Amino acid sequence: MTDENGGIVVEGVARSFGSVQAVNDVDFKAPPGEVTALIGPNGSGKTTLLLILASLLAPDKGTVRVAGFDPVAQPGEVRRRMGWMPDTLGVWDSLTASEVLKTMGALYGLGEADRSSRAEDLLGTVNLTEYAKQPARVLSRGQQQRLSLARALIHDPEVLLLDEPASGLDPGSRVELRSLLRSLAAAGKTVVVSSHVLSELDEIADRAVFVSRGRSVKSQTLDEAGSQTRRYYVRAEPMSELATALQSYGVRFETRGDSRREEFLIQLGSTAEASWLLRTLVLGDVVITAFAPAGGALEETYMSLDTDRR
Ligand SMILES: Nc1ncnc2c1ncn2[C@@H]1O[C@H](COP(=O)(O)OP(=O)(O)OP(=O)(O)O)[C@@H](O)[C@H]1O
Repeated sequence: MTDENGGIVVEGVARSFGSVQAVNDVDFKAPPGEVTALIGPNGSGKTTLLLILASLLAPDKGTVRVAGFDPVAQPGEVRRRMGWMPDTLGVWDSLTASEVLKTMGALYGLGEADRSSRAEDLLGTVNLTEYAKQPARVLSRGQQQRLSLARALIHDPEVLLLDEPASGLDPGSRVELRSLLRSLAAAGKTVVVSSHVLSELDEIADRAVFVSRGRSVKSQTLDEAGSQTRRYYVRAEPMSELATALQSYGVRFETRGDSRREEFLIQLGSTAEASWLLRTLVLGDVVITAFAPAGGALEETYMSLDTDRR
């Protein structure tokens, strides 16, 4: 799926604000046709990096290519091909939701008929048709997030940069966001999503780039994340029988929880190993009441990395 001229390529990028080194040394690739997650704790440099990709901030050093163009030297080429959803929607006070989209369409050079039909379609896509004539400023936080997403899509960009797109969305809207992003990737778009809500990224992303203190510390595909060692929690009735069984199979465990809801945490190398253990326990007459991964695949990687907040 990689395309020499498409997607995003970032090499050795750094940017500081006075004495704060917001982005220190970041390398990553986001190929077309895939959703790439940018993951890191608060203050790790995700927004700064997205602003650089969106041509809104110049890096102090390093090279960046967005859809084959350099955001510093060719910002116009980048902006034509890139849709940007910031972490909060800045709205023009007097415009309705529909006018926000049409105005943005006009700024991107769409003709009047095109921008009206595109605005109407996109309001439908993000379930805001009934709010088309409402001033954008009165929309709820989640509705504004959806309008912001529609605004990023108005010119049918080939690259999408989304900063915390799920923040403020209710569970139903999150599911819809997930399926929209998957369908954009399936249509060949390059999608980059920043977030620290890891559970939803497992379902959205094809690959992840982990950032810590302004550095890209790891990059992995979801397949790689899913096949690594993973923690599972197990509960049984009584727990003492589970303990005896695990000891007899040589499986080490940690006890978690309290006497009301005690569970064992175990580490297994693969889903095949997890299936084997579950089957063996059940066939051995241990009454298993819960057996599940302790966290998502990306969360496992995140927890294993030396990432810290600032
Ligand atoms: N304009 C600025 N002036 C000074 N410092 C800044 C500026 N923008 C960002 N920073 C600092 O750079 C670091 C990275 O910030 P950034 O917003 O990129 O992090 P983030 O990963 O997006 O965080 P979050 O997950 O909390 O949104 C932080 O320490 C922040 O305080």
